[in-house]
This record gives sequence, structure tokens and C-alpha cells, in this order.
Amino acid sequence: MSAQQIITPELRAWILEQTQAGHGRDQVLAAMIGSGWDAAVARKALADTLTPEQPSSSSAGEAPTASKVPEPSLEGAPPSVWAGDRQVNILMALKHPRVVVFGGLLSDEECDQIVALSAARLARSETVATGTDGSEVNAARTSDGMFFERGENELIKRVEARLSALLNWPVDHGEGLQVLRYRPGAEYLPHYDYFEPNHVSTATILKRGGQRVASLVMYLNTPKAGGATTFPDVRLDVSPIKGNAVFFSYDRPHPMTLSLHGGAPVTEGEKWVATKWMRQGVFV
Ligand SMILES: O=C(O)CCC(=O)C(=O)O
Ligand SMILES: [Fe+2]
Repeated sequence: MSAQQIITPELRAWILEQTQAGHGRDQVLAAMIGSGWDAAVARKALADTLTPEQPSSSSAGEAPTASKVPEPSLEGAPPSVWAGDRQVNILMALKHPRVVVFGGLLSDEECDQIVALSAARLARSETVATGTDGSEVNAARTSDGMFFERGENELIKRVEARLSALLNWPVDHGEGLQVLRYRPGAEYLPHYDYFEPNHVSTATILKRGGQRVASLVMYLNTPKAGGATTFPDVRLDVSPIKGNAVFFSYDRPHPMTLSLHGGAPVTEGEKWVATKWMRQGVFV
């Protein structure tokens, strides 16, 4: 009997590695069975490691417990949902990672207005960045960015109310909207949006509303070529199309959420996005 086979942290790490390399559950299961694992133990190891609803015992190296996350009302698989002031199309939905692609979330005019308002501020921040003050440079992100205050003007208020209705998450649990501009060649390498639990600055960041539990990336224009939002764990690319948006949630700060994502290089034209990050609690 193989009842002695134990699901170690190493085995779980290996399973995550295989999954992140693009191998499906069945392939990983077959590989484990092929190398001598009892099928039942292998299945349990996969379930424990890859299913967010199942936090396991409190051994070292284990995943933190799940929290509630924003989620659109998609019961009955409607083709579109009412978001308070606008009907929003559901273009694609994936369970794990939780990813939903929305169509027509913003009107063309709203996209143009957000770009215009942020372009002025980006230009200003570039002037500051060339001054004596060392501004933060992140090699992984070659875009330029700025934040709007939450509720900063009527347009931002309207969009935030719509997102809150769409995702069933209070406005005050959201960070201010961030706008990023990618010039040709710019990209955002794959990353997680949650704060790394072991990072020195995380404890301080979490005091302002807890962890991030979901992201919504809204496309403010359609680049000529490139610039997809990518989910390497599941080999998914979402096309950046003006007015559309990609939503994804992660119920714990752990790679098992498969929420690794990035912005592929923009090969022609510019790409503008507005990102809304949602916290567990009131963001202050
Ligand atoms: O530009 C994208 O498609 C992704 C943006 C992103 O990952 C972020 O803002 O956190
Ligand atoms: Fe991100």
C-alpha cells in the first residue's frame, strides 16, 4: 500500500511550478502517477494545491486562508449585466483563475476624457522626474502612470459607482484609479497584484484597507498591435479594446490563485489603461 506517501511542501511547490509552466491538471496527475504516486494521493495533492476553496492544515509554507472577493452577478450566465447606469457585456469568463472580460464597460467619450485628464498629469510628472528628485524607476514596468483620487471628479465618481455595481464591491474598498500609458515597446512583465506577505513593507501597506483581492484593467484605447493582458499560468491573452476591461480576483496572496498576469509589449501605437484595485476593507 502507498498510504505512507505524504504531501510535502516540496511536492506542492513542484505542482505549482508545473502548472505555471503551462501543464494542465491532467498532465501533472499523469506525471505523478507515472513516477510512482498513488492516484488518490496525487489527486488530493492537486486538489489541495490548486483549489482555492480548500485551505489545508497549518504546516509551514502553506497558503494563507481565503477571503471574500468582488464578483459580478453572473448566475444563469447572462450575456450582459446591468451596472447601475449601463448594460455591460460579458465576453468571457474563466473560473480558475477567476477572469471575466467585459465589453462596453466605458463609452468612447469616457475613455477619451480619462486619457485627456491623465495626459496632462503625466506630462507634469515627467517634468518632475527629470528634476533633482530621484523618482522611482521600475525596470519591470516601462509605462508611465498616475493616480486619480477616489471620487476626484464627476466622471471618476460615475465610473467608480458603475464598477461597484458591476462587481458587488463597495466604492470605499477601492483604491484610486491608476492610469498607465505604454509607448511602443513598453510592457509590464508578469506579476501578481497582491502584496507579497513576506515583503518588509507589506505590514504597513495592509493597514490601509488590507490585501488587494481583485483588479480591473480597463482599456482606454485600442493599440494598433500588441499590448494584450496576459495570464501565463493558463496561456490566456486578452485583447486591449477601447471600452472593454478584464477583471480578475485572487482570494489569497498566493500563486495558487493563478493570477499571474502582465501587459505584453505594445508593438505599434500606444496603449492606455485604467486599473482599479480592490481591497478587503475600506481603503484610506
Ligand atoms: O496593462 C495591462 O494589461 C496590465 C496592467 C496591470 O497588470 C496592472 O495595472 O496591474
Ligand atoms: Fe497588475
